[in-house]
Amino acid sequence: MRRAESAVPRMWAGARRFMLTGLALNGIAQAVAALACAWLTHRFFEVVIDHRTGGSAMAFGLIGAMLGAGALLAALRVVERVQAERLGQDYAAELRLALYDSMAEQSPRRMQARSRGATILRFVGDVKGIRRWMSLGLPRIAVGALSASIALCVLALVNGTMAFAASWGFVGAAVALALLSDRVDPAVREARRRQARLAANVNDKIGGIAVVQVFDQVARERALLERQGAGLADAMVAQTRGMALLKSAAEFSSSFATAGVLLAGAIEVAGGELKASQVVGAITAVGLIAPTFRDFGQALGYWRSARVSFEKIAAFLATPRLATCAQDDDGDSSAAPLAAPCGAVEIEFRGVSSGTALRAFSACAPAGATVAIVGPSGAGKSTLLAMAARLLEPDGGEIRIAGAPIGRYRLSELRRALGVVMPDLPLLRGSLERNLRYRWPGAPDTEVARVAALCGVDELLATLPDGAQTRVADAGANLSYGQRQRIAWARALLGSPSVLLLDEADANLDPASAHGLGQILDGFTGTVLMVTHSYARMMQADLVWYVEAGRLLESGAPAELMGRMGRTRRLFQREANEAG
Ligand SMILES: Nc1ncnc2c1ncn2[C@@H]1O[C@H](COP(=O)(O)OP(=O)(O)OP(=O)(O)O)[C@@H](O)[C@H]1O
Repeated sequence: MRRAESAVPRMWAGARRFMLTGLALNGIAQAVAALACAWLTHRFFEVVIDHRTGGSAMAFGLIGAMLGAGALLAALRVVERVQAERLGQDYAAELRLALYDSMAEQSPRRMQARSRGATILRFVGDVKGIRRWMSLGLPRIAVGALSASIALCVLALVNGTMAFAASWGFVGAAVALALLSDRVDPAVREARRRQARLAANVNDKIGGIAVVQVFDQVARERALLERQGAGLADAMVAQTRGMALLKSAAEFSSSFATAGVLLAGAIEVAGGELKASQVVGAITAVGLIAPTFRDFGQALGYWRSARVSFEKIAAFLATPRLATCAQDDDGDSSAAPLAAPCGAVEIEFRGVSSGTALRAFSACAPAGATVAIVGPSGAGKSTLLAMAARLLEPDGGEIRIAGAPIGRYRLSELRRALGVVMPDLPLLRGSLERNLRYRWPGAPDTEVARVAALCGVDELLATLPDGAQTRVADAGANLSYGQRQRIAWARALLGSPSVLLLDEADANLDPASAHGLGQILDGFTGTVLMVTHSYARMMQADLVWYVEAGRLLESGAPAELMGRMGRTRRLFQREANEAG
């Protein structure tokens, strides 16, 4: 049961509609200010040319008014920039949340299959590309088109020939941009592809620099980075060339608008149709509008880049997600609430399949039982646990908890009932206390102290100068493996979950800690599914499932399975002999 993927958030929704209206009003105001400038220039020339009495006072007044209109235009452009940035940032924030929501609902295995560098690129590079289009590209086009249209309309009222000449310049620019813009696409895509490769490589090396060092591959990896860097540089230059071409085409074509107005104006003045002052006014208006139009080229470049980002983000959001809320085919929306803390529930797998990792796996863990899942590497043991934790959806079959299909529980309710320790669940950055309380931030101090004492974390805290406030690095890298494991245990046990899912949970523990873990399991009243390679841990269980090639091949009490010459006994023969 998978939740339908969600689409890219709508651009013009909620507050952004008002922001765009604000920008449109700004565009109108800019056109009015530009026209005011033009009219004042025209009047100034009239006054100066006519040498009227009192003309100099009026000329100074007009100059003051021109400066005022110019300042207003400049102020409107500042406001436009701020409005536009707000618009872009608002959408970028929504995009990031949509990406996060999608990631949080995807199966971790699907996420692991992706390059982490490419995922970071979605969050950073693609969101930035779209924000740039929203805040620098689109508003420029909207405001520019609006103010240019209004200015041209007014110009047409003054003189049709000049307006016609100016329009040709702008139309020419639009046609040139439309013809050129398709040529930019391949360059943008290539640059993006190379960026993703480089990001994936760098991310891989950040996590695995020790591997590079240990196996003495520093020079080889450096050469690879150099090759990727050179490829990216070529691709970025090609992309910039395309963008610059768009910008120059817009500049070149729009300068024709000014030239056209000048030419048409000169003809009209010569024919006695217009005064020179009117032509000067028209030139001023076109001169004030032309820069906006010149920006169209750059804006179009932003759009081409954003379009690729939209495609990448849409593909990410289209990844199938795990269901987050309960629903089934009958429309029944929920099973009975899961057992209260410390309660025990039955967990049953009915013919569960997952690719080749699990094949029609059926077994039942009775409420309160501790089940040891054993078998050779790659048998499907971890896959089984991942399914019980709903980190993976089965391809077929059904998992039932407390008698109800797992899908009928709300995911949050199910996760509250589960305590999970798996190698894939590292500690997170932040304080040690944050990690301890991660599953229940508001847990009472007594509960935190209980699990800390139970898992030996209190001894660890006593040795750290900053105690619970000690900073934990990415994945707990500044702590020993055993220390991390103990904190992971305490994190899982906080709030006494009904079910414990443990994947090699005693890996990296010293003998004393491993013994402590045995005591924790003995005192735990809920149901436990634990993947283990430890003979002692297996012998502590109530029930053993022997899994091989995705199938349950043996099941029974540990003593019973070790008492006959089956697969479980063969797997643990040596340890059993050593244990006597
Ligand atoms: N993250 C993953 N993405 C895709 N396939 C995976 C992933 N993890 C495991 N598999 C595949 O699933 C199959 C079962 O792996 P699983 O991890 O469940 O085995 P396991 O019994 O837990 O092995 P081990 O004891 O070595 O941990 C393997 O063939 C493996 O290739």
